[in-house]
Amino acid sequence: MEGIIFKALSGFYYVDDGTGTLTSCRGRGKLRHEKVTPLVGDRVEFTSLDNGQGALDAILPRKNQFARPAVANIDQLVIIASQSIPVTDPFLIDRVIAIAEGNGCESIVCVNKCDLASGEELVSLYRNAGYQALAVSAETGEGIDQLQALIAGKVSAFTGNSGVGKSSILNALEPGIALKTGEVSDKLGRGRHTTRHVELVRLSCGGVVADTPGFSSFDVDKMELCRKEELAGRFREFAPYVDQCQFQDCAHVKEKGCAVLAAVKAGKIAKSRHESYVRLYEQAKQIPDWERK
Ligand SMILES: Nc1nc2c(ncn2[C@@H]2O[C@H](COP(=O)(O)OP(=O)(O)OP(=O)(O)O)[C@@H](O)[C@H]2O)c(=O)[nH]1
Ligand SMILES: [Zn+2]
Repeated sequence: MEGIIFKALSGFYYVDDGTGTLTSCRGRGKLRHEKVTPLVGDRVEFTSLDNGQGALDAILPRKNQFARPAVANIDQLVIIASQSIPVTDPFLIDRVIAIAEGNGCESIVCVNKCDLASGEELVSLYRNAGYQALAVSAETGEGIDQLQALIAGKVSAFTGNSGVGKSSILNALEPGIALKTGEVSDKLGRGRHTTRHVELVRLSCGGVVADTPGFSSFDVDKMELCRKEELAGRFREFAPYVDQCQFQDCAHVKEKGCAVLAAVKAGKIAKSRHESYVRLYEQAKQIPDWERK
């Protein structure tokens, strides 16, 4: 049978076969031999045993893999932002998007607190850049059904700067969910596992979210980006222009004859997106190639 590992605890892997039933499985010796560590999110082949438990036979190829938290096969990052207490720096959004692009992950920009400040400007900025974006309010419930539709049938991880309302949104999506994870983290002992432990939670709207105890955000802060030459490829809306620059090795920062800069000037690429690109480019320049994996 095929399924997805929803959680891992003390050597047991809890596999969901798509019906919501979890089978607790042990990895077969073969897996240990091959030195593959099953991850939460892994698509696996398993066999049901007579005792109601199961055995993990194989791990299917991963589409992506993250280190903190250790999780595989995330379909999309839901980036929560806010235009009021706090106002999210667009650079933070753009950095997460660039990380997602490098990991075969979609990005959804979700501007919360639209009851306090309109999210429409950010929403259209990111839609124009080629991403799904929406404005919601965890407080009034506005837009929450739209968000539900976007996460249905997918495995999502939520991220966003502190105070934007990640827990509030998850609670609006699934009332009582914070309680559930609270129980789990209590059992594990708070503190000890808080950064490590991750599990998938199936929501009644049909979506699955990667959850860490207490809803700490999906931690992308320390994630590495890429070589500076690869960065432009992680800005989707740059694609029509990057090959049109006067010089083949154009960095698209301030070069003469740069088609990306021309597109920024013409209003085809948002100024803030290009500014983020330049900031990330400067950071990428600092890291020598031999330091990368
Ligand atoms: N007016 C308004 N307030 C909101 C909304 N969503 C969340 N808040 C408030 O914003 C504050 C922060 O919300 P949280 O859900 O704790 O934010 P978080 O992103 O999980 O915060 P961290 O745990 O620090 O990462 C709380 O006081 C919420 O009540 C909203 O849509 N509108
Ligand atoms: Zn250029």
